[in-house]
Amino acid sequence: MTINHVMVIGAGQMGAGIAQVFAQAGLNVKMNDMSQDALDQGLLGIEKRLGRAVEKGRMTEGERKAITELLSTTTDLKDAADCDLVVEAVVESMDVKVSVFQQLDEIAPSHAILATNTSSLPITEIAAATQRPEQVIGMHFMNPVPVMKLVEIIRAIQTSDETYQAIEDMTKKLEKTPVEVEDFPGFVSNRILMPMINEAVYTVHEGVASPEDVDAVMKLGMNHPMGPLTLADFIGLDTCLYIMEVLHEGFGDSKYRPCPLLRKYVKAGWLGKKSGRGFYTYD
Ligand SMILES: CC(=O)CC(=O)SCCNC(=O)CCNC(=O)[C@H](O)C(C)(C)COP(=O)(O)OP(=O)(O)OC[C@H]1O[C@@H](n2cnc3c(N)ncnc32)[C@H](O)[C@@H]1OP(=O)(O)O
Ligand SMILES: NC(=O)C1=CN([C@@H]2O[C@H](COP(=O)(O)OP(=O)(O)OC[C@H]3O[C@@H](n4cnc5c(N)ncnc54)[C@H](OP(=O)(O)O)[C@@H]3O)[C@@H](O)[C@H]2O)C=CC1
Repeated sequence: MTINHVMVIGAGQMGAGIAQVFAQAGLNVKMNDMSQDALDQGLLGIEKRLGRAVEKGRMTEGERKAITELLSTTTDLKDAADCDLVVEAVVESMDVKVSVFQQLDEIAPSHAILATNTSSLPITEIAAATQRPEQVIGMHFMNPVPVMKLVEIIRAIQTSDETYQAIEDMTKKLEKTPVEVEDFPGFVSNRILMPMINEAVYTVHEGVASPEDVDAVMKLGMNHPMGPLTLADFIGLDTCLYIMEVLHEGFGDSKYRPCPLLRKYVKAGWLGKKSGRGFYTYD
């Protein structure tokens, strides 16, 4: 199947990065969000990153201009009516995602693939909310999207081979590496990563070490590029908590219980880098 027109829903840190890599691969991309402000911020971030790429000599001014021309923004979901592929990257909530997919199912052309960038929720349940479950799939990008090479591809139990193949081909076109995984809570990436982050929060909660020292141990001792608490702030503490809740509920195993300190920070609105405060403070 030919994919030329793409819509990315949600212009947060993931959505804007996803829109950027599709445009860089030569596709027409509409970025959708309920908030014009989020769209403006998302577009500004893309323009800054492309500008830096030109400064560093990784891209010509002509290429930057061509990429920018492929990108547009809209607050109207009905603009998905001419899209071949929609990638949803809204908040990590089943209710919100199901509502978006049900609307898209009415709007998008019958051949269109509906993909979700969910980091943990069951793709099978999202697919079942539509009349085209065989064309629903998980396309899980990593943060920061323009830099990270992996896309985890998750089939719902209903996903057709044709849909899987189209998304695997598209991932390669984006110059990323696809890895196919089964539809289980947190897939592979967050089933392994998030309990480590949650355990790092417990070590702070129990007074074993400060956030700085926990991060120093994992950076200097294990060669992680970021310590787990810096990474948690980078991902978003709300997203980390949602994922832990999906693991806890999905497996019914107490080893996945979210740390009370993580809950407290999210309740305080300390969501990490995006809100200016998490385990660290940001300008
Ligand atoms: C939660 C989920 O569902 C799944 C997930 O995504 S989990 C999160 C997965 N991601 C990670 O684990 C990231 C871990 N951290 C890293 O790999 C690195 O710290 C990093 C790539 C983010 C930054 O690398 P660094 O070497 O420390 O910093 P820096 O030298 O400033 O950046 C390296 C490159 O990344 C780019 N970069 C850094 N942050 C960026 C961002 N937020 N967006 C886009 N590009 C970014 C920089 O522009 C730079 O590129 P150039 O050299 O080409 O200009
Ligand atoms: N953060 C990460 O590292 C990663 C996150 N993910 C997943 O990507 C998704 C998005 O995460 P992230 O980008 O971090 O989140 P953000 O909070 O940065 O962005 C989410 C965006 O979606 C918007 N939004 C919410 N509901 C709707 C809706 N119904 N229609 C259109 N837009 C909507 C939000 O608007 P508003 O702010 O106005 O509510 C916000 O702009 C989640 O499913 C997350 O699990 C996947 C990989 C990594």
